[in-house]
Amino acid sequence: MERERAHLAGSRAALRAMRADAESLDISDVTANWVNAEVLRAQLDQRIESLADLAHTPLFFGRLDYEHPHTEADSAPASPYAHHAGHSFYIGRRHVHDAEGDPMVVDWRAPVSEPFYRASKKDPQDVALRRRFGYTGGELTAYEDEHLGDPAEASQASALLQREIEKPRVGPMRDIVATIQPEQDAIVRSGIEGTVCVQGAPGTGKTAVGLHRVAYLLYTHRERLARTGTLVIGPNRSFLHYIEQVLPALGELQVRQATVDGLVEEVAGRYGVQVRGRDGAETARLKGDARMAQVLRRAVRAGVTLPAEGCVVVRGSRRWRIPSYELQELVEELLQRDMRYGAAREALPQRIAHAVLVRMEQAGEAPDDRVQDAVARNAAVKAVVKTVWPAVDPAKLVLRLLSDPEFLAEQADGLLDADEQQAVRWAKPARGVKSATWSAADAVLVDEAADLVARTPSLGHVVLDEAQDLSPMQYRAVGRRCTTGSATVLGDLAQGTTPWATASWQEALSHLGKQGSDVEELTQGFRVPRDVIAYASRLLPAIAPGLAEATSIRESPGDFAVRAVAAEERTDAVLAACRASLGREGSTGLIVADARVPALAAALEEADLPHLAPGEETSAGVRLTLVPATLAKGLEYDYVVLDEPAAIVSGEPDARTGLRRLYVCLTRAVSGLAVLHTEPLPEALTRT
Ligand SMILES: Nc1ncnc2c1ncn2[C@@H]1O[C@H](COP(=O)(O)OP(=O)(O)OP(=O)(O)O)[C@@H](O)[C@H]1O
Repeated sequence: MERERAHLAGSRAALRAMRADAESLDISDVTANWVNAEVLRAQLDQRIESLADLAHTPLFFGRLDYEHPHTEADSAPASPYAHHAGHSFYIGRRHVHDAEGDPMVVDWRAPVSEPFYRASKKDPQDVALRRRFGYTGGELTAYEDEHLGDPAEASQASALLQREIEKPRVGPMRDIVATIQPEQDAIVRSGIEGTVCVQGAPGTGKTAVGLHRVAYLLYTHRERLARTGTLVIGPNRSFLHYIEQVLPALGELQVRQATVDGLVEEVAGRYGVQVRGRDGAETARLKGDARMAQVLRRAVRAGVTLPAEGCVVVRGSRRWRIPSYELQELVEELLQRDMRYGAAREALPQRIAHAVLVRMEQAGEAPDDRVQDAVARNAAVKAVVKTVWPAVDPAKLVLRLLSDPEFLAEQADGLLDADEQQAVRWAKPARGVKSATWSAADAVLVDEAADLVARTPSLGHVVLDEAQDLSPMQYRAVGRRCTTGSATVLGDLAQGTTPWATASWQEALSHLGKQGSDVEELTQGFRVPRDVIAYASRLLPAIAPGLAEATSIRESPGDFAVRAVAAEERTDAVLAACRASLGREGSTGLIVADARVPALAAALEEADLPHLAPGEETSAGVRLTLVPATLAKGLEYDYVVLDEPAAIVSGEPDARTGLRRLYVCLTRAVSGLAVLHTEPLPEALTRT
């Protein structure tokens, strides 16, 4: 222990020296101008920030002793003469080296760290000793050894791991670098080229795995991703708030986080669209149907006409005439090519100019590229393009589609029947983009139309969390943001709470444009106590037949109670249950049907129980959060008080969605769950 503490002290000193080095760098000599200087300064500041020694995050959490010498960048044994090769490595959140450049701590993402997560007695991967460290308030207080090369040593579950998993939860989500499990690590470290889809029951670590995968990819492909960018997509703002500190804690400050709605509204907003309206469930489902992509594809091209007349270009004393049939051929050829509408519109004048140039050459002239450009900009050519291939504004196009029955009927012919067309159309036709009542699903249509006109830039990697809830059109919107990159798709079919939630991952992947990607399954649950997950799983046959029940690797069975209370006592019973939970360590979430939020917020206030909204940070003073059922997804609390399951179910447009919402709410608890009800419980829950 003395030696390990000395190594910790030494590593801290080395980190301080690295920071001091970075701070003292004088960049005035190497930067030619102030723009370069600013860029370099910002990078340096970021490096200095990333080198901070945070007292409460241990610098290393594990150690590997190899049988043979290794280097940091390689998991295979190195030649004994390799520079910086060693037998023993400390694994931590970031790399730290001493004055000679020898590693004091290696990054958990380095190849040499991998066996810390993966090696086993069966497959020791050249590891003789794996040591896990335990900390209490920043102090190194314990360690645990496994001698992987010693077949006589009995395998036993790690007490430190168990302690980490059962630790009370306060505040936002934490990283899990010290305790990533082998099946999780396999996903975290899978290659950047491929898209991975993960189906996992509640609490199996999908979100955690997705975030650690981003950190891993950034480490392994830093330059490429710095150019192309990475993005994490979550279901709503409170969820993003809840996870926003995980990546910075892992040293990654540059990852963008957004919701699908946020992404498409940003694009639609450029065309003047502001989302203010809401669609009914059936309308939203139809607008999210993949057939809408075909309708839009037709609609974008609907304005293209075949020229009836030829085009005459006058240059100097000469006139060049391209006959209408030749123009028609050019237009038809462009229509057949798989080109963006806008790109084709830019290509058309060049094609016409080319036809003119051919004629000039035939007449003995020797025109060059500049002449072609000039002809392409000629007023006669521009006039042809304007009429045969008119500019398309995505928002105006969607507006017309949703307002003009005849236009919609033409574009949707054979795709949507008359009833469907009527459901899709706005009840009141809109006059203009600014005054129209756009819904979130409409904004997705505008995003699709915008992409048909001009290609959406693609990122290097996109993590899509709670992916089961997206409509086919939303999958397409995400897919076009990673056409040249890859994706990590995370979700649980049983937690799909939109009327259009996906029924199969293969289908979702095909809408994303990533068909045939691997689908992995995580079944080991880290959050929900055994009794609670067993209770919630009673709903599975009704909400997702065929999905396996999650296990729970928590040893404590958890506090679990279901109590019927009389109507007049219900609010008091809820308040009492909250007080009881607040008497314990950690956070409490009071989850209620959305419609019950105002009443309970008032009751909490009257009872002097201060509370937060979901995603807001708990503090020592306020550990109670009032959670509307529709925002519970992805979040967790030590203790959950669940008010009136029947109201949560009936708050949704259909029974299956209601039961799925309930399943989400029942699986938020880490240490205890109290269910209080006045109305009868949904039948699916009372079946044993
Ligand atoms: N290997 C691990 N070690 C310690 N804690 C873990 C591990 N994996 C997951 N956890 C913890 O378990 C909890 C649930 O993880 P997470 O939220 O990622 O699950 P999820 O599968 O996304 O759940 P949901 O489906 O409910 O959204 C989190 O507190 C997470 O930190």
